Amino acid sequence: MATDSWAQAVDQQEAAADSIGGLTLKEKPEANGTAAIATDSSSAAAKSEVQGEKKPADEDDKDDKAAQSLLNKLIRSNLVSNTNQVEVLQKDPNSPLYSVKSFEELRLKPQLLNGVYGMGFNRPSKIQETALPMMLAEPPQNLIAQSQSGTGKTAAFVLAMLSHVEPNNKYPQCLCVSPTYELALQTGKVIEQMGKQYEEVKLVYAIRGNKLPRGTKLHEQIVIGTPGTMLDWCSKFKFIDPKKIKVFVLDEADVMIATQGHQDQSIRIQRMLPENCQMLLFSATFEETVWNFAQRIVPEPNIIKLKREEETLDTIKQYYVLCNSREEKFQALCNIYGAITIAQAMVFCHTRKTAGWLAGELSREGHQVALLSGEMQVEQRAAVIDRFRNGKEKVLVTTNVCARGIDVEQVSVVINFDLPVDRDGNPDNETYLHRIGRTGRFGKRGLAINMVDSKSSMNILNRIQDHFSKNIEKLDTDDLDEIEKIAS
Ligand SMILES: Nc1ncnc2c1ncn2[C@@H]1O[C@H](COP(=O)(O)OP(=O)(O)OP(=O)(O)O)[C@@H](O)[C@H]1O
Repeated sequence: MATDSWAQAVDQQEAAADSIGGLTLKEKPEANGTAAIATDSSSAAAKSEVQGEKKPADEDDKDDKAAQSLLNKLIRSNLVSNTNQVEVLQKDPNSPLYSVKSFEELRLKPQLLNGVYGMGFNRPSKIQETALPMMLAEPPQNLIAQSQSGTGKTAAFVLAMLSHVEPNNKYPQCLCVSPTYELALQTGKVIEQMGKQYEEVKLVYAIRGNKLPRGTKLHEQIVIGTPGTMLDWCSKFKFIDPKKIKVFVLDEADVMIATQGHQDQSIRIQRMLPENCQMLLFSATFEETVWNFAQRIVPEPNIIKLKREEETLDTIKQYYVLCNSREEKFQALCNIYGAITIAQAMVFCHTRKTAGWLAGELSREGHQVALLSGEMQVEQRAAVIDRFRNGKEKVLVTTNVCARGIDVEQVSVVINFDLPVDRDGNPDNETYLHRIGRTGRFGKRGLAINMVDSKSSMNILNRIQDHFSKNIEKLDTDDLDEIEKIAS
């Protein structure tokens, strides 16, 4: 089973939260604390290396300004004003946003129909139109569903949970498990927004740091959380009676059953649930062995699966920048910083150490950046992701802990400062797809820029390109005519 360094980072982050003092939350944690930027002396050494690589200032200025202005055009042309584009895509039968039905035809409860319209949704996306009838059928049916990143999977399973809850029963009836703390918070927010008109239905967060007194009996009907805490609430603390659970959702299901830690916890939760509990597994990617495993653990599932060539979104243009070292990658990132902050950007590093170094170097160059990685305390992480979501920070330097699910509408550029590889150094195609899927959300145009700094990373990129049969063009920030061509 594929387990990657991202998964280890997530498992460690699950463990890291024990150090959280007194975070007693019943509702969504409020954002507090400040964004952490690595300013330790160790990166001073890195700085001297960077200076050694620098070109003469006047040459830099010329390239920087020209590169930035052309890249500005490239990104602006990608930031098409979105409403009409979504409408166009929702009428295109080949688009993952296309649907023949309206929300009215999906037989949602009036409170939920109002919730959906309250969120500004006009029509269901393809995954919503296809999955909801299966999930709302009587008797409820199990589902393993794949749909491209940003196509509305979260809304699909949230509507299923809200539809199956019996509001008069004041105890947990739906469990939704997410692989990371940030994603659990984000999905909880979608449940709160979509269920706003459904006041009698309440939500509670089973996340590290939300320490409830022993003997607590939960009255909330929906529990959203991470697998370790959710398992504790079902078994060790018995805050939840698993026998009363009607719906069990695994979001980012492939990583939930492919990552040793998460797999053990998810399966142990599943084994405590009643036979007739509805199981819903969602992800943008399902590596073959994981797909087969999922079909073994979910009784008689309905299946919604993409062909390999459908997995990548045409709305996300993918490029690579050829560098010779980490310092040159840093310099290239500085050169295009102005352009990528027209909206917002996420920069992915392979390790927390590189992320800390890069965030420190960028901030030392006077660039405003936020840093989020697994070893930070959950309060800081909640504050960083909130500030980024509210546009207070334009660039988020992070690791794979933010590779999946994070939904920030204004992210127009994803930069792979390091390409995603598994622990054997092979391309991590699933993480690549999730990372670039942080842009191009629900029909928006997105830009993915991969930084290559050696023959081996060029080889990794070529294998990723071959895997998805999707061309990744060279973006030469020195060849201004070339950027002009892309921008036109
Ligand atoms: N029917 C709809 N109409 C308009 N916007 C929608 C609709 N459904 C979802 N969205 C919006 O699209 C964005 C992406 O949705 P969501 O996060 O559910 O996608 P996803 O498939 O879960 O993505 P990922 O694979 O990255 O987790 C969100 O901002 C959501 O509010």
